[in-house]
Amino acid sequence: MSGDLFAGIAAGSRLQLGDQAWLLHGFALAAADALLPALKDVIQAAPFRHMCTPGGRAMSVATTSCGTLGWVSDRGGYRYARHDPASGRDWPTMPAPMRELATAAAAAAGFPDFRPDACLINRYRPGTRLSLHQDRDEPDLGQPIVSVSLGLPATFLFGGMARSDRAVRVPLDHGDVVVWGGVDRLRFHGVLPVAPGVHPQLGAQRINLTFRRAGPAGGTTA
Ligand SMILES: O=C(O)CCC(=O)C(=O)O
Ligand SMILES: [Fe+2]
Repeated sequence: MSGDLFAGIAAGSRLQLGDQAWLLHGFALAAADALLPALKDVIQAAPFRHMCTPGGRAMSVATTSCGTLGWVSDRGGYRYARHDPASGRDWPTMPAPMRELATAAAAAAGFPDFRPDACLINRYRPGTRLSLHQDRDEPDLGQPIVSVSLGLPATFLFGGMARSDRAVRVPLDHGDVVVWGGVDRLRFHGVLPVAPGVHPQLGAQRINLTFRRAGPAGGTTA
């Protein structure tokens, strides 16, 4: 694949990004009325913060989590933790509208058994980017990643199994969902700097939700 993918695809359409990777255009729009208030409650209970990379630098993406496990980064590395290090308390429960959206999107992309126990919430202000990386901190790589875009648009980079592989540019709008799993689970991916703008519902930011199965394979917690 080469160049920019066609941006004008209709809501409800889907674009195959790999053998087991899909862009589900507008898939989250129908759930947005339930999703946004639920997300607001989560962010109130566990506010965004700029975590420190293992190298000691503050991340430009602000993060928080909900679910049984939350993603954390500090001098000790990247991992999932049961407690929010900022408060010492459990992460907020994953609200049903969020969990249901994630399982429905996974099923639509060919992963009917997805049971997310963690949702990493990223906030991108204009200018913020996320460099190419693999999501590989999850023990059960048989479960997909479900990524929901809200707010300002962005360009998602979807690469190959090696960092140096060519990445396709995928334009993402409010309500778009990307799902990757199976043979595509370890594809490198990232986000180009978010362009300045103001989204009618979310203001000058892009919020991305990535739903993951972060506990051990075959576990039952949700
Ligand atoms: O913001 C996105 O679209 C991707 C986020 C991501 O890759 C991550 O949080 O690991
Ligand atoms: Fe990622």
